[in-house]
Amino acid sequence: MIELKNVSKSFGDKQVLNGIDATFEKGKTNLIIGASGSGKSVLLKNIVGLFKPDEGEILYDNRNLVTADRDLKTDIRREIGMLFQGGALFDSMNVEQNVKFPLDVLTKMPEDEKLDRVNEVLARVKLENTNTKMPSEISGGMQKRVGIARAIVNNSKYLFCDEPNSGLDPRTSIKIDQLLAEITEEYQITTVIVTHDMNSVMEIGEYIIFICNTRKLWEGNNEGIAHSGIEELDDFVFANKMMRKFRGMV
Ligand SMILES: Nc1ncnc2c1ncn2[C@@H]1O[C@H](COP(=O)(O)OP(=O)(O)OP(=O)(O)O)[C@@H](O)[C@H]1O
Repeated sequence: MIELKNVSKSFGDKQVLNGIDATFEKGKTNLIIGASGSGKSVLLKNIVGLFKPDEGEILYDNRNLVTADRDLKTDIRREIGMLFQGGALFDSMNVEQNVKFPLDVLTKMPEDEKLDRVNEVLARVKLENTNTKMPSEISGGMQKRVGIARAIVNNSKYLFCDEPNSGLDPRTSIKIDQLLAEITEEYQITTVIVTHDMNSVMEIGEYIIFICNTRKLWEGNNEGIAHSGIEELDDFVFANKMMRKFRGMV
C-alpha cells in the first residue's frame, strides 16, 4: 500500500500540487487522472522520489520515502518497477537483455536463475520465444509488454506506469490495460497508472483520483465517475463523443 498525506509541491511561485491525500491499495489498479498540465506527472515523480515534496508524507507500507535515509530509499527503490511512456526499451539490446537488465543491476542472482526469471515473466506477458528479437523488430504493443515484463522481473511490489497506452491503437490499449490489471491482482502489486485515457479509466479504474487546479478534486472508482456531479470532472469524463453517448444512457 502507498499512502500520500498532504503532499504539496511548488516550482518557484507556481504551486502544482496542494495537499494531496490518497491511499493506493495493494492488488488494486489505482489511477491518477486529470487534464493536461494538471500535475499528474509531477505527482508521480514525487511518489517515486524523483522530486521531493515541499510538504507531506509518501508512505510505502508505512515507510516514509520523503524522510528516508539512503539505505531505506535504496530498499524502496529496489521494490519499484516502472513502465515509461513509449516503453523506453534500450534499442541496442534484445528483448531478453532488456528484461534482464534490472536483475543485472539490482541483484547478484546467478545467470541461469536470471534467465529462468526472464523467461517466466516473458511467458506471463505472452512473449515466449522473442528473446533474441530487437525492439525495432516487434510491434508497439509487444514493446509495451516487454516494458511490463521488465518492470515486474525483480518481483516489484510497486508498479508505476506513465501513460501506458500512448501510441497504441484502442484494441491494443485495452489488452495492455487488462494485462496490467491481471498482473496487479495476481502478484498483489500496488499499481499506480497516470492516464488521460477514458477507456482505461472505465476498463480498469478500481481507485481513481482526479487532480484539478493543484488539488485532488474527486476520488472514487469507475462506477461512480460518471455520477460525481463535479463540473470539472464531467468536463474531463465527457470530453469525447462516446462518453457523451454513455451519459445519455445513465
Ligand atoms: N521541473 C519543473 N519545473 C518547473 N515546472 C514544472 C516542472 N515540471 C512540471 N512543471 C509544471 O508543472 C505543471 C504540471 O505538469 P505535469 O507535467 O505534471 O502535467 P500533466 O498533468 O502530467 O500533463 P500531461 O497530461 O500533459 O502530461 C505544468 O505547469 C508544468 O509546466
